[in-house]
Amino acid sequence: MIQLNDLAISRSGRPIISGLNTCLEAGAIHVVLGPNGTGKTTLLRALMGDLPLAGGSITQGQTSLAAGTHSRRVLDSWRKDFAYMPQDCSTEVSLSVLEVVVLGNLGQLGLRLDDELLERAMSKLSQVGIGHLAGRGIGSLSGGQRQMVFFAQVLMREPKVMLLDEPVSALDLRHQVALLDRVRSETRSRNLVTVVVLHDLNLACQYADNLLVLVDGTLAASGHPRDIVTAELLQTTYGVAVDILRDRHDRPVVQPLSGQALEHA
Ligand SMILES: Nc1ncnc2c1ncn2[C@@H]1O[C@H](COP(=O)(O)OP(=O)(O)OP(=O)(O)O)[C@@H](O)[C@H]1O
Repeated sequence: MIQLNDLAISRSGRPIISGLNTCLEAGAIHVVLGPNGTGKTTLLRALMGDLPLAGGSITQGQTSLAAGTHSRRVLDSWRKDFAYMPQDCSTEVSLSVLEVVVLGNLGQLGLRLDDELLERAMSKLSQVGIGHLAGRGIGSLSGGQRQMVFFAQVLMREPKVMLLDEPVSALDLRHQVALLDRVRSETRSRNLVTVVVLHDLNLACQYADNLLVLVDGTLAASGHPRDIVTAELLQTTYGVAVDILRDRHDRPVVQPLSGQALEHA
């Protein structure tokens, strides 16, 4: 479990996130939703210990991050448990796909690579359905293929906390479902704290155990999609009129009403 207490984060002296209080339970998928520029990536990077806190704290087990406490030793130990998949998976490095996945094990890599490590990396690629790409240069792949490679790298870390920033933005429907199904099974079977940023409201409603709706760096709503997703919430959040239907599990299905995007303030 990760506890956020009155979390505040600033960038270049400007407050981006403020007064954020929530609890991220293990074994559950927490989906962060919200308009562009509202602080979703900032939140993930702060969870990772990658940005200094302006106020409040983040607590995991016996360890807390707070403003001014980012010593190298605390951060190194904090990050051991985390795997982070960035929003932008573009890369210029001249590495093969297999090498990129092996790097997920960075921190435990010795001077020599052994067969067990390479087999594990191959198996992660196969689990994501891209074993056939292992020998290709990462730079030669399509955007969607690269996204799957970086997801395999996350699996390779075998983290306790999985942070995924728009992990399906470049994927077709089959691969979106396959990746998010895998996120769900890993989260359940390994009791991970999983935080996923998504823009697709229907995937968010389908996969979230807990939705965090972030607007201007504050929590506008949180809870199970079934309980919190209303036409009013989405209209206030996005300035778009929507209809809400229900799927067979009573989860919300969001239908935007075209021609009804409202002027943003
Ligand atoms: N290095 C930086 N310096 C100053 N401001 C920054 C910096 N990085 C991000 N910001 C600002 O912080 C705010 C939040 O950015 P963030 O990337 O967290 O948004 P987001 O919700 O992930 O957006 P998107 O949905 O577009 O990816 C934005 O207004 C952005 O311009």
